[in-house]
Amino acid sequence: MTAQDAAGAATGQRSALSLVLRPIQGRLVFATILAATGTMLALVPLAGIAHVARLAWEHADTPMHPGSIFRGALVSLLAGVLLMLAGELLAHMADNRLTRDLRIEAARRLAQVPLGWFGARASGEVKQALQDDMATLHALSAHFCTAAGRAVGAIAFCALYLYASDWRMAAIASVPFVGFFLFLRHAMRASGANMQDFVARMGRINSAAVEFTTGVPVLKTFGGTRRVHAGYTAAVDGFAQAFTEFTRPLVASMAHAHAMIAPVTVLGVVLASGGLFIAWGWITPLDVLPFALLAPGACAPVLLLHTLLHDLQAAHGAAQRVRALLGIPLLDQAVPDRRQRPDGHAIRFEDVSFEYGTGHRALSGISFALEPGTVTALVGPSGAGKSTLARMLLRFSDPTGGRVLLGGVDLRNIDSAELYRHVGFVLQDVRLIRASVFDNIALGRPSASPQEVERAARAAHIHERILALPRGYDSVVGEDALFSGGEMQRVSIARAVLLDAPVLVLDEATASADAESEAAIQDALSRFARGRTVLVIAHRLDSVMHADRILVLDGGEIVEQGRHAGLLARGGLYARLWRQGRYDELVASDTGVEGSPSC
Ligand SMILES: Nc1ncnc2c1ncn2[C@@H]1O[C@H](COP(=O)(O)OP(=O)(O)OP(=O)(O)O)[C@@H](O)[C@H]1O
Repeated sequence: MTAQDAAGAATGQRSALSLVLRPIQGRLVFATILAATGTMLALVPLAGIAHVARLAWEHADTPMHPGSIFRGALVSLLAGVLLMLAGELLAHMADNRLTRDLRIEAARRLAQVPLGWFGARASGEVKQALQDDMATLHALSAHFCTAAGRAVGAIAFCALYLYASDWRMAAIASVPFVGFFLFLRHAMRASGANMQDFVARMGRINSAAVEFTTGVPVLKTFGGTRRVHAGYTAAVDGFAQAFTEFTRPLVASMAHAHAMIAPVTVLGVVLASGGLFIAWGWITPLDVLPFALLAPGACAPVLLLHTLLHDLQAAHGAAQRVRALLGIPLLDQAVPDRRQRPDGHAIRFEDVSFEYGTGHRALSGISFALEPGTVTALVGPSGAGKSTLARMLLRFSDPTGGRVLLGGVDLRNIDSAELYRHVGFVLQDVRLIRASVFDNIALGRPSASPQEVERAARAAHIHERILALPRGYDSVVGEDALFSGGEMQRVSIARAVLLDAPVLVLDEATASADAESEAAIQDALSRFARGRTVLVIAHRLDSVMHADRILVLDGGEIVEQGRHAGLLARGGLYARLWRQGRYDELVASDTGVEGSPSC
């Protein structure tokens, strides 16, 4: 990273943080001022003690009436504590509003992002931003400003009072603090030189850990455990080495820095210089008292400021991630006056093309219609664009060219709730939420009655399995409801059955099922698909050979379409895929298509 990049990144970080905090900025500034003023007032009694001591010394022979000084000190202390409390309260109220607003905004945003955004990467991002980063921002808005205010107030009070008392003593008492900053700067510079290597090695250890954990089953199967283990060990050793190089110059300088502002060091400097000044006749022993009382007390606030600045860096990162979450590009929402209700549920793709953000064109010139009550199958080699095409119907993303119509209306002009009332889906990567089995099935229709949910579960052949769970339908997924891949598929079929949408998108519906589960899934789907408009993706051609229409995709384009027999006779890509899959033999031995959803 060049210096310019670094400066740019720093500016970006700063603006992300100030943008996140902007709605409560005024209140935070006020809370900081309250905390700083409160701290200064709370320190007044210490100055009062020095003042009373001076009076007692200077007027030793006359009786003293320090009552008004004590009363003043007490009032000041109470006022200080009250101001600090008010600052804390204000900061916490502001924080409460900020985190509430951010969470609601994030939830609103997530409800509008394309479904295609929710991949494995995205769920990690959401968790990081909604939980960890929100906690960091809470710490910043609720605690950082008031803590910084208290620290600055204490340092300012000590500096002002001591410089006003005797600038020469104050200047000498400041020497350890100047030394602290010099050692700190040296430590930062020394570690900064090794920082890039440290970060790079840390990244390497993370990748090696992911490779190690995710690759273990595969590598065990193929006997490569030793190699991946060696890779992980090398990354760990590399990190340990970089850590040593990073911390060695840091540790010595930081130890010196902390020693400089240990209260005993500051007190020692105050007493030694005070003794010298007294010996030279510059000051009296009483003049040393405020320095002995206040100067060591400034050490803790200085250290606190240092720690707070460190925390601020973590908050910069958190603010950037939260801003990124709130800035995910949305699908166009149906503008209320353009919003239309579909007339029926015929589907038409008109010259649809689609490019992923990477610039990779996954679909081009796709035009076809799904007539109500028919089954259309999408087949083609891996990477042909089948999933991309099918998911376009669910608005995982919008086409970059052309349009998709439901009941004569562009999907972009249909409210998403209305769309999912018409189009149901059972996809390959089934996602169940950590809630009861009942809630998982009723996800799209929370008002469904227990009888309706049970009927859907029976239709999906999962009812008996649910009853066998410790708490039946109340069992919680991931706790006492641990489903196999095939069972999860059946729960998602029950979901779709309950929604009763007239159009159904099926993607690799039996991908994660064992043989017994697959039969149950096929049976459930074939009953459910009857009479509906179905768009099914299948890798196994024999499972869709009875479809009303088969679209053959290759390189993002429809290269052939028709019924099974016609496509075979044509001798093109479909016929080649059929031959390569030896489906003739499979069909002959009757292991293929019985009960297929598409038939
Ligand atoms: N999120 C993505 N970002 C970028 N490119 C993608 C993404 N998802 C898919 N692609 C690319 O788009 C093309 C079509 O992918 P798609 O998953 O639709 O094909 P498919 O026919 O369903 O493949 P398969 O049968 O292997 O599932 C492929 O080249 C793929 O690499």
